[in-house]
Amino acid sequence: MAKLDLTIPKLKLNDGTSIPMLGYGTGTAWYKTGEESKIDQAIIDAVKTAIKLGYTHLDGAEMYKTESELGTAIKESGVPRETLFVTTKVDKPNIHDIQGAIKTSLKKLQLDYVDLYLIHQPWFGSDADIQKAWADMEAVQKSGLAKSIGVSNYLPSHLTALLKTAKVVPSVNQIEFHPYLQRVELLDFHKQHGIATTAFAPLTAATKAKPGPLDDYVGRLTKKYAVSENEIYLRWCIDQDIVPITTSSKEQRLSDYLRAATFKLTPAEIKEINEIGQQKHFRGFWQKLFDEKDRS
Ligand SMILES: NC(=O)C1=CN([C@@H]2O[C@H](COP(=O)(O)OP(=O)(O)OC[C@H]3O[C@@H](n4cnc5c(N)ncnc54)[C@H](O)[C@@H]3O)[C@@H](O)[C@H]2O)C=CC1
Ligand SMILES: O=CCc1c[nH]c2ccccc12
Repeated sequence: MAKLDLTIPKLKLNDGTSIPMLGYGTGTAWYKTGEESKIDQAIIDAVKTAIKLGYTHLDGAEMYKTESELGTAIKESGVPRETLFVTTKVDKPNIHDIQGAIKTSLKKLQLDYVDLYLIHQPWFGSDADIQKAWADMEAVQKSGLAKSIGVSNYLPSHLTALLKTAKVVPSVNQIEFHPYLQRVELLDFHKQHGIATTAFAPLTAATKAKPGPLDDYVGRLTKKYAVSENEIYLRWCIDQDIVPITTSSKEQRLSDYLRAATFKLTPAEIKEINEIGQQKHFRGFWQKLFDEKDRS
């Protein structure tokens, strides 16, 4: 399949680095439930396909058990390391040994550094634990093993605790974000503190949360821009300076997603999606940790 001739925009982070504004995820579709040591060639092939198509931002996590496949795909892609933006994440089981965790991740990834290292979720202890873990992340950045450091799934309360003792403001908070989960209060907090938002599950309104109130309006936009609903939802993120992280095992779909770089929504269209989207609430991940009515 021919590579589309397009440029994925980049967003500047608060530490001066830049993140490509469309990520390819190695969780969800690829998440391994079995033995991590059993290498899955389908994952390697899928990541290589994504890189071949033009994806440079690759999202991993120790939790997904797919770091070895991600590393092999990067190596076999033949693409220079410095042209890629690689993220991985540390989770609760290793939260008290972040130095050890990143070294293990880097070994699996066959890399000397990651571009972005995240704490996967905040539900691992007290405010003091959140502050200690962040100090350990700062040490990782200082040692050069991660260019940028950030968090994932943090709420304003967790960020407030972290910032009380932080020397470095997180560059990124990776959160579930789509028109049916707009996180208004959290996004305001991010803006106030210069934290970039990356969005997982950006296609929820076109996939898991269908049918929904946006179907008709977004259907009309697909005709105007000659793209599919997926690309409208990816562009809706990009046009709000939010970095969507998607995935697929299908080459055609991955190629189609890249059309999100070929058009822009108007401010009125973004406003309309925001307003219609607020008619429905849907959370696809980490639900047990939120109150049913909590939209934060
Ligand atoms: N930090 C965190 O807690 C989390 C991070 N993530 C990251 O984000 C990445 C993307 O997350 P997703 O929820 O998968 O993102 P997403 O909302 O972009 O959904 C992608 C999925 O939608 C499917 N899809 C696309 N079009 C479809 C259609 N027309 N019909 C049916 N299915 C369709 C794709 O095949 C793929 O499986 C993950 O791989 C992971 O890297 C995901 C969840 C949690
Ligand atoms: O990063 C994603 C974490 C996550 C939370 N719930 C699920 C279910 C399936 C794959 C990944 C995840």
